[in-house]
Amino acid sequence: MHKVASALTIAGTDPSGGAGIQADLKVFQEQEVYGMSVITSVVAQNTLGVQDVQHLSIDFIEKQLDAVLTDIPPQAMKTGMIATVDMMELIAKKLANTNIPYVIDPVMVAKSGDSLMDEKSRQVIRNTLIPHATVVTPNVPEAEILVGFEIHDNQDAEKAAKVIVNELGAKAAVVKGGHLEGAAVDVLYDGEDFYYLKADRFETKHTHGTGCTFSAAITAELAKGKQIKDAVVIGKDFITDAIQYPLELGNGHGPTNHWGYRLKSLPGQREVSK
Ligand SMILES: Nc1ncnc2c1ncn2[C@@H]1O[C@H](COP(=O)(O)OP(=O)(O)O)[C@@H](O)[C@H]1O
Ligand SMILES: Cc1ncc(COP(=O)(O)O)c(N)n1
Repeated sequence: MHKVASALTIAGTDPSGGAGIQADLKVFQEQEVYGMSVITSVVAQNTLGVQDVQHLSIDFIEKQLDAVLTDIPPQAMKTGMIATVDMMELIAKKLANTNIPYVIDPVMVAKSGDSLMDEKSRQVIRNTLIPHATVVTPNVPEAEILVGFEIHDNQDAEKAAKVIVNELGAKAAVVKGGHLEGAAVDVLYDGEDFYYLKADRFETKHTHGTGCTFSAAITAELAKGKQIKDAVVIGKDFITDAIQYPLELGNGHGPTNHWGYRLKSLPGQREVSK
């Protein structure tokens, strides 16, 4: 018998395959975790932008959640695009009955600038979902909305990660530096220590789905039983390789390369410092 850990993603779709549910499932597969998915919103989008969105009903999302949770309980889960307050409340209710690592990628806006979460939900996510999180992985604009102050450098990112943990109640937070200048530095705070995860910044327009890919890789590692810091370090390696070796697909911001991690040279190649 071949035993594998399983992971669940709850998110919106990307028919062009670079972000959302599709990206998450590819990453789970790459990281040798059995992937499952609950769809919250069906999104007509591609590398150029979002053309339209249809939200599924709360009742139907709940049926999907129950179908998975009562049959194949995952060892870890993540949420991505959760567009409305009702969806958040439903997921929070289900989470009250589970005790598995939970990664939140608080997706608010697509790379194209299109909104993926309504205004009210941007505030409500703080006290519905974040208190349940094992790791929250906001980019700079998302972290600014969560904490209510501007982030210009790594010191600000440290402050924001600390607020997300100490005040909003997550176990750990990684404030991603993709939107800042210079090297691609992400700041992890696990309630005790800060870690700087540093990678070269690559000149590329192929960054569609970077946040989804990073958080899915972290989720996969947590499902396999890794500690938070180790899971985030592997996630950073995974996303860095996925950005470094682009696939050159699409006419806009192309997808990252989910096989990139196979092309990497050595594990732990990226700089991690306290
Ligand atoms: N050009 C780049 N080169 C290398 N790493 C990058 C680049 N852009 C983003 N990253 C990394 O990709 C991950 C996702 O980052 P970010 O772009 O901040 O998030 P999001 O996709 O949610 O907007 C982070 O680990 C970040 O440091
Ligand atoms: C369904 C869905 N979820 C998330 C994103 C964000 O993608 P990115 O990681 O590029 O910010 C997206 N474009 N679509």
